[in-house]
Amino acid sequence: MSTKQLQPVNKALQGRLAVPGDKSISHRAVILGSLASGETIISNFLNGEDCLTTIAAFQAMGVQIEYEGDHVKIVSHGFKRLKEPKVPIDLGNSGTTARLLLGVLAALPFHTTLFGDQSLTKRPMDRIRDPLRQMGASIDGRENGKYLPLAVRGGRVKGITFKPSVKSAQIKSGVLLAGLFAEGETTVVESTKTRDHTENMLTAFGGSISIAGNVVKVKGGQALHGTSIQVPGDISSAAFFIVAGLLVPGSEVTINNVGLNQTRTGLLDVLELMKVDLQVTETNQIGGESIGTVTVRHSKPEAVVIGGDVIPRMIDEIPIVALLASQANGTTIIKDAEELRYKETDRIESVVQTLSALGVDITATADGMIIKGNAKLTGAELDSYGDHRIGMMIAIAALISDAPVTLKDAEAINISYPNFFDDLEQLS
Ligand SMILES: O=C(O)C1=C[C@@H](OP(=O)(O)O)[C@@H](O)[C@H](O)C1
Ligand SMILES: C=C(OP(=O)(O)O)C(=O)O
Repeated sequence: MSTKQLQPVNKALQGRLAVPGDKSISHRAVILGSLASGETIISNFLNGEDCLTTIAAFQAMGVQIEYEGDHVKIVSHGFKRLKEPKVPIDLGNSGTTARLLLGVLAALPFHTTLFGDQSLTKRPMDRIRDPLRQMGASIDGRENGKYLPLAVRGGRVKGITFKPSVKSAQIKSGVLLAGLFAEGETTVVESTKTRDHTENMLTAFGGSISIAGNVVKVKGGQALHGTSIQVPGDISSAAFFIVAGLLVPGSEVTINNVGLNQTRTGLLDVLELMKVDLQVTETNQIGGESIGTVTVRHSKPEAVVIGGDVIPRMIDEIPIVALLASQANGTTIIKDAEELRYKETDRIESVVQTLSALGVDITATADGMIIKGNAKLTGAELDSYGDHRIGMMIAIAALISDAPVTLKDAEAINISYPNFFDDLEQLS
């Protein structure tokens, strides 16, 4: 495990940066490209560990996938020609791979065993197990298939109408993927709209989907065709440099080519409420995804209450927003975010422990946290706990702390942002 010594910065962050491709969109491009017949080319693919896990899963089912840097070429004979994997599939640390792949496997007439790392093995799979069982798939494992490792035998599935009790794009997407190959129609009715990348991308592959507000329907028996997908920059990765630019005195940071899909931009809405110096420009649309530029200048945030429907639109950004809140005027409350407890770590506990160790007055609640602003950050010896977003939050906190910070298990950051420290260096 690698340990990094992080020094406070003594000058402003300046410059423009294009962050790597969006993780959610990269996963979906590999999945749909593998289910489609013909050739799919993905550019600006995120070659972080989670997305490589998705590639390996489909290679294990006989799909030809080659990648170099951020360029991926998939040649597939389509869904019907996927083969039973000869060995168990390792899902590593990736919740998205687990839930979406389970949807695909539900409709495939063979047996698969799935397992993951220590963190993924603790994350709940019953949320996807239940609708897929209702569609007709056989899923079993520890605690009646609530946790990995899981054994799946898919095959003839039929369409259902499903109203998820958790606000999760992974569950919506898993059910829709099974629905594409089911008998009849599958409908997902969400209480709050979650990220809609699966829906947006499906049409590019020649699939058909109907979307009316929070109700999404797909017909079964669809045939998809290979295409080209250009992945926008990941706003969840950009979030770390956006906050860094706001926190380090004198800074001005611009992120180019970043995805601005409205189901993902809760962070930008919250930053406006915090009254920081932020400029967002939408430049174009590719494959139903809007793309643009975000510029921030160092400025003092105002404390806010963050909760309700904005939470799913910024769920992965909450750790870095908590750090920003520690420097705000006043006390910030984050609520309605119990889902944080089911991520790579319990992100309510890991954020609270980490920021407390740095000197922040922060308290965990059942569904969020209460963060006192104007904190003076001290040096500390900290651990990412194997959670990439906690690792990156620590690296940004170190920029403004009084003394050096030691980060243990820094390589966890490779899950979603292998070049994170190079990009940080470029700005500083
Ligand atoms: O669908 C996706 O790509 C994702 C959905 C979110 O998870 P949930 O669906 O569990 O909320 C998010 O936290 C994860 O990083 C990626
Ligand atoms: C929660 C995350 O990912 P996943 O659920 O795919 O592991 C994340 O990237 O913050």
